[in-house]
Amino acid sequence: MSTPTLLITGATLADGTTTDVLVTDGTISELGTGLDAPKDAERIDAGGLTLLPGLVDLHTHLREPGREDAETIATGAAAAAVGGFTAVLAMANTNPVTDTAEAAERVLDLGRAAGLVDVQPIGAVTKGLAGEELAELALMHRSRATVRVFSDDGRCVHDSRVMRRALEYVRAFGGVVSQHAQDPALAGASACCHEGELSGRLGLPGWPAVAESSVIARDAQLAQHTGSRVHVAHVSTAEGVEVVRWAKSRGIDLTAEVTPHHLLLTQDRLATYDPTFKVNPPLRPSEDVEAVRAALADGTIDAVATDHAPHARHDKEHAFVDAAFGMLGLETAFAVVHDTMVRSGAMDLATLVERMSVAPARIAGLTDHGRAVEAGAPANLVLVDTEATRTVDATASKSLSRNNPWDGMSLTGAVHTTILRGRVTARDGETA
Ligand SMILES: NC(=O)N[C@@H](CC(=O)O)C(=O)O
Ligand SMILES: [Zn+2]
Ligand SMILES: [Zn+2]
Repeated sequence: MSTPTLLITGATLADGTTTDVLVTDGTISELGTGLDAPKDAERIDAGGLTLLPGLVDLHTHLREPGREDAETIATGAAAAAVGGFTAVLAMANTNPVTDTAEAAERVLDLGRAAGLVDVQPIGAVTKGLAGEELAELALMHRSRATVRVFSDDGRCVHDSRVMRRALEYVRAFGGVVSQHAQDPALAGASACCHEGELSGRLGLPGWPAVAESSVIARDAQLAQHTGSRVHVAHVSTAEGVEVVRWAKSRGIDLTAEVTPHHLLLTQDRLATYDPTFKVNPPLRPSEDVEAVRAALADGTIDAVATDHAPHARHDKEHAFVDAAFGMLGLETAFAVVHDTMVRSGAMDLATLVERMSVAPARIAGLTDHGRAVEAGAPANLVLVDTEATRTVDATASKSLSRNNPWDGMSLTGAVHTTILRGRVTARDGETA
């Protein structure tokens, strides 16, 4: 598909400077003021808008194959484009699981067919996510999908021997294991919230913070022992942050992500037993929210990842203990992080770019994304309006699911236009 020349005029960059940007054949060809473009070029007046590298999500559940009633790759890609993303990593816990080269290539191809965002498959660590036998890690890497990130997300790789072998395997080709850090023995079968004073009051079975931090500690030591690389998915506790900080201080090759919901929502939302707020790891007390915010600001946590987890109504609309875990996140991530972290003064916009684009692209090895806005870089970009305040309307979502914890919330910072290799993929909440 040939892409027309695109001229973006009067855009402000994250550092506050203003420039025009000319995009030719999907690549940024020139920056400067008063740039010219051919008559038939597409033009975007970016006055008052900020131009950033497109967002990259390390952790998205797209549900295809297997649960196309909750999300398809096409609908999830649309939600991603509307949310300002140019690349998403699709989790492996589909049905069938992405545990072979063929399955990974299928996800890649469905993403290309949708054409709204680069969909990069994550491979399972173990066959069928069963936690026992390693999946075809090297074959998935050598496939057309070039899988570099492996995860049994939804489940913890709890067997230390399996985790050790996985780390040894992926080291050979510069891969990384993304761990859903949660000791299943401490997170009982019916546990559904944070264990503490509130879970007692609500009469809900919970699991403790140490179920997270103890696995992070073990994996940090296994990463050190194997000389390999581990990534911690959805860090949610102060204890978890403490272990990540310790591991980094020792020079261990460990990275970590936090979700928008763990940055903004607390366990107090559970007071009404609304299953929209049931998520794994669970919403935590405000002390934990403070800890993950501080860790994201100071770089202890490297990245924001949505853990966008769509669920069909018939899986979510149950008594709290029986409902599925997970909440939507792609379309609201930028606004939530901008509002919570940048508007509050905890970090600047350039740091947001680092956490939502540069670091996730680096962790996943996506060299076409997370690049500085400069000549020669692929034109994977997003224009945002940092002043716009919008009220989230769950019914307007591109996702097939409606488990949206942000519905009705007013947030400042809006995605205006998303651009994938020079082509506009979304504009003002609609795909283009
Ligand atoms: N986050 C969730 O609550 N649920 C995820 C699995 C996961 O990320 O652990 C899902 O697949 O629904
Ligand atoms: Zn998980
Ligand atoms: Zn997940």
